[in-house]
Amino acid sequence: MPLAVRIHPFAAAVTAATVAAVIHLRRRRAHINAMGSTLLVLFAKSNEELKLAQSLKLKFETTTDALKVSEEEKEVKVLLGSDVGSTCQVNFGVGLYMDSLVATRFGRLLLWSPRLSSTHDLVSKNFHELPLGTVCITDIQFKGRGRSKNVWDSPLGCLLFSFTLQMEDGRKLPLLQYIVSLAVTEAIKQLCRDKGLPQLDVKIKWPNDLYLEGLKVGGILCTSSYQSKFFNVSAGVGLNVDNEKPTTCLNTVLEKLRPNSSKLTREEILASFFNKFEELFDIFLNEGFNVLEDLYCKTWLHSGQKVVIEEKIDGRSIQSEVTIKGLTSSGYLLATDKQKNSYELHPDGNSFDFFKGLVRRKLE
Ligand SMILES: O=C(O)CCCC[C@@H]1SC[C@@H]2NC(=O)N[C@@H]21
Repeated sequence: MPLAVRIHPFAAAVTAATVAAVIHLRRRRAHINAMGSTLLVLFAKSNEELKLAQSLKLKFETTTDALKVSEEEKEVKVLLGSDVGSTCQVNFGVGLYMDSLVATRFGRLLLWSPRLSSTHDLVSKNFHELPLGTVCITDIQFKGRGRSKNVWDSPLGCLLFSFTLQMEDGRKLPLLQYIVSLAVTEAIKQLCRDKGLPQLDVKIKWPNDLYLEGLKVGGILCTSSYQSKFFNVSAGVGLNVDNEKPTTCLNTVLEKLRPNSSKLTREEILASFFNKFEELFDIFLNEGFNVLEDLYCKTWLHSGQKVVIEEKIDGRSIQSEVTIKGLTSSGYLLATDKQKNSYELHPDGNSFDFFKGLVRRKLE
């Protein structure tokens, strides 16, 4: 039976105006997309950082090629958050994000775009232009990058961001991805506590995947280049917050644990991430990974996991079983066999699944 709905005349007027505005916006956005234009909006936490944002905008506007973008992003429009008018809608609650951010070095200058090829490409190509700790976030990526040149599916509802940092000690660099992973899992836990929500037990699958209830919900990508005694690092995170496809997402699991509870937002997770990351990164730099290893091993999926290693000895294939115990100082898997010999396990690079085709090196 059809439902009769009575609309208040004022509501009807508002609805008509809203519909017209939405149609106008959609047409305009469709026009922008058809022309291949890209919009980048700069936001800052403090007045000091706002000045940096203003000078960045000026530089990008006045110097040819100051902003390096992918081929697909030929026409780039850079705006300050305060310049955004009614023709463009920022689909990210910058106010909520900035209010929740207490980190003093990371995430305070934010570049938002409705659609980018890859936030990772944007920050790594412009590493030297962007103040350290700048974050780039987008709603959708059309050329998202995963590790080993994989494509990273980046639909709406995912938290997709990359940020910059510098490191001096090359021995610590391979371990940085673990700090980023841990900052994501700890940030989600903290947020669930703060909001009185059930705990989401997001786990780390070594080396850089995030799993929830046995399904992949995210991944970490860290790339670096070396210049003048520093490693310039671009760190990227993809996390499925709100889109049930292709696996599951944080909010679907929350809904299952407690129906009708409030949800996690990208804004809160991003701020909580930087708050945690700054804390963990400082511990990592000042005291080393050892101090965090316990927490890392409690958060990953592998303690006590048995792995079969296949080796060719004299042309014959020999299988042996080892047990994962933790990480070695260089960030690879530490394992022991039944005779209590210790090994470092390395991926052989041929398989998408890191746990297939592991190669072992005996440790003294
Ligand atoms: O392969 C992996 O598991 C890592 C995936 C990392 C994806 C994120 S999404 C935001 C940032 N931009 C990219 O293009 N990649 C990273």
